[in-house]
Amino acid sequence: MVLSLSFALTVRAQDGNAGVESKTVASPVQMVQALNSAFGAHHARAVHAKGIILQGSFLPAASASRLTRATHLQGKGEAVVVRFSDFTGIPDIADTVGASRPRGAAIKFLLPDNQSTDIVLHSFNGFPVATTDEFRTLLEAIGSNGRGDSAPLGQFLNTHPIAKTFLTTQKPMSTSWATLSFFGVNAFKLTNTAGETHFVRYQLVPDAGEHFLSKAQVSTANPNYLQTEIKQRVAAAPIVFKLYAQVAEPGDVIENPAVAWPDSRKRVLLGTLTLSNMAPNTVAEDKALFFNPNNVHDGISVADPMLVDRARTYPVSVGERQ
Ligand code: HEM
Repeated sequence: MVLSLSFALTVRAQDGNAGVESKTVASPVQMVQALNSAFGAHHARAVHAKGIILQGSFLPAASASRLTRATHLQGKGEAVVVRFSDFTGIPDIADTVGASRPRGAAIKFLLPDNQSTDIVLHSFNGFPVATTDEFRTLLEAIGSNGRGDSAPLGQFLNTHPIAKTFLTTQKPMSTSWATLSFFGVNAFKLTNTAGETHFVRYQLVPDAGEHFLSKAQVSTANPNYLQTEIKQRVAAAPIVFKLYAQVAEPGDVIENPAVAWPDSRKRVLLGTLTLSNMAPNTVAEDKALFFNPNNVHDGISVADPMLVDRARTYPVSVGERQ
């Protein structure tokens, strides 16, 4: 199946906020500058620059309607575009270096009338910091470290143990983007047809299970092994993931992505994602493809203010790579 796609670059930064306000001091431009300070200005995605695009479909599960009336999570399903990525804004980062994790996965559900809705995840269950302003400070400290001044990063990590955990305890290198779980990290509020609401965080779990390379395998792996592997894998058989909503319980922190909710929280199956072929992966396609975690429709709204900041920052990066 080859889809002919035209990606509208419409910025929907205010969609789905439902009264959630951002008190962030840093502007979207300053956030992109901070990312550039950490990873260099490459006029690519300011982060998650190296990636690859696949196409497929999403089949909603009946259980999704218990949580949300969002149309893409009901009925017969939608075509999807998925971009897997490595961390950092370095477009040719080796898949084998530590900084290439967390890996990213971004899903665009293609809806009627040239509409879409997006989910953006990465492979760590949490974020290094609680707020966007703290993220800016961390990125600038990483930038200083790269220029030979390690003091700001040392000071930040000493006072932010969760950031230290994030930077030092990523999972091993997975054998594939298709053998890794991904986490949405920021909370959304879902509303069903009865008007009942739940706070959730998305999780994307591979049917193939999680599998990792040994240290010896990493030492001999090609710097682009993930790209080679995913092309071979999807040519042989569809790649399947399950999309879940992890449901918060009273008292769970909604506005702090640094704090993961316990694994004991209920997970509701939202549906099955099946990737059946590679997208064309032209330079033009990768430039135009724009995921916005705040691009949501009725039945889903933003609960964590970091999402408001993300939605305002991503378009700045999109502009810089055109
Ligand atoms: C304040 C917090 C954050 C900021 C400022 C930020 C910023 C950005 C920017 C500027 C981009 C590039 C967008 C583009 O050019 O298309 C991006 C992409 C991405 N971000 Fe974030 N981000 C934040 C939080 C997160 C979190 C919490 C996650 C994990 C769920 C995440 C996962 C990703 C992924 C996977 C991509 C790549 C999307 C793609 O493939 O196009 N980000 N981020």
